[in-house]
Amino acid sequence: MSWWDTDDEDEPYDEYDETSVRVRPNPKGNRPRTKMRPDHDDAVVARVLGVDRGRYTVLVDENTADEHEAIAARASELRRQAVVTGDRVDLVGDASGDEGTLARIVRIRERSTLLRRSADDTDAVERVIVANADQMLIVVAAANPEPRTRLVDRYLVAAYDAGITPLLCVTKTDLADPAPFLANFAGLDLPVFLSTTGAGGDHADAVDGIPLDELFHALAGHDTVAVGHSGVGKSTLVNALVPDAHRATGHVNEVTGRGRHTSSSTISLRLRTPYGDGWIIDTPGVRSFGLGHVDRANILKAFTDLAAIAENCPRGCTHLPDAPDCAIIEAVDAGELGELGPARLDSLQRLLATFA
Ligand SMILES: Nc1nc2c(ncn2[C@@H]2O[C@H](COP(=O)(O)OP(=O)(O)OP(=O)(O)O)[C@@H](O)[C@H]2O)c(=O)[nH]1
Ligand SMILES: [Zn+2]
Repeated sequence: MSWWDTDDEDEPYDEYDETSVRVRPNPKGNRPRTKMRPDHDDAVVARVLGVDRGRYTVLVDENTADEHEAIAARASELRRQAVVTGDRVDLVGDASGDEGTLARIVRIRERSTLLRRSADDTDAVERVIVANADQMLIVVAAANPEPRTRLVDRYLVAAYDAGITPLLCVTKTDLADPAPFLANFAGLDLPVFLSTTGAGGDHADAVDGIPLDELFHALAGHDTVAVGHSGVGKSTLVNALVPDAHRATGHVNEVTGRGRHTSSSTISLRLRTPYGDGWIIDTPGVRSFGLGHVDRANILKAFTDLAAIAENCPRGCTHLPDAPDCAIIEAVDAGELGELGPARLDSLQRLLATFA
């Protein structure tokens, strides 16, 4: 089942740089060590910036005078284990980054978070998109394409499930008032940024309406994965945040005559802000975001106040509108959660129902 109500065809996974293998969220399992295996005590740590056809662009000696990029391959001892953008890995071999050199990734370091998706909601086989992101910037347009609550709900569920803090950026606010759409999220602790480049689109002189300072504040010191449907203006936004990113935008270049070429691979970009550095991990327009792997308990956990109340729910309570004796519903009805209580409960129920 596809969750899009548009006629987008389902794209096969191999169009993306995600590694299509089953990955269990078992960080300990990332470090196989047997007596047969060399210890690689000489390994250096690197950050995976991007993946392209089995070659990994990695950043070595991060934040030192020697910081440089290198190209690496995955060592056979990692077998089919997925190495993804954002991973911290141990490298051996020539990590100098000199022309023609190739280092070897021998270990994946323990991941703090893992953003995953499955082919569809009934498929438990999951694919890893990004490792170690602590924030998710959900980009949605106020219009063209029309914003969809269900779509944002699904991003939220994926973020909450992974333990990643979501932020929402609404673009193209010159085309429509985003308020009615945003009302759907009033019950969430979701920072919202409103952005417009005006009708001028992605021209460099049209960034006045992009709330760069607010975004810099929110993004400094974080590894933020940016997600959004193709055409929402995510590349325009990323290019404004990271001026040397050169993410391909949907704007046809009149000089070269080259047509629309959309960003096609997940890549980490270093963000420099007056408030400190950070990382933006830009993902290609992900069309399907199955939630077959999601654990409902993780969704409830994201609503700390409601999760505490749920301790008093009957065993196996779904917390959905028809749940008998649900402690959360009763607390909200009794006004215990204040004015925003009903909106909060509604958001929780909508997210739980997303993959019920
Ligand atoms: N009116 C208006 N148009 C915008 C705005 N931001 C971006 N656009 C236009 O929307 C189109 C899509 O922008 P992109 O930045 O390429 O969108 P994207 O989300 O990266 O899409 P893909 O490249 O397909 O992944 C371009 O023609 C932009 O010029 C905005 O704030 N207002
Ligand atoms: Zn309940």
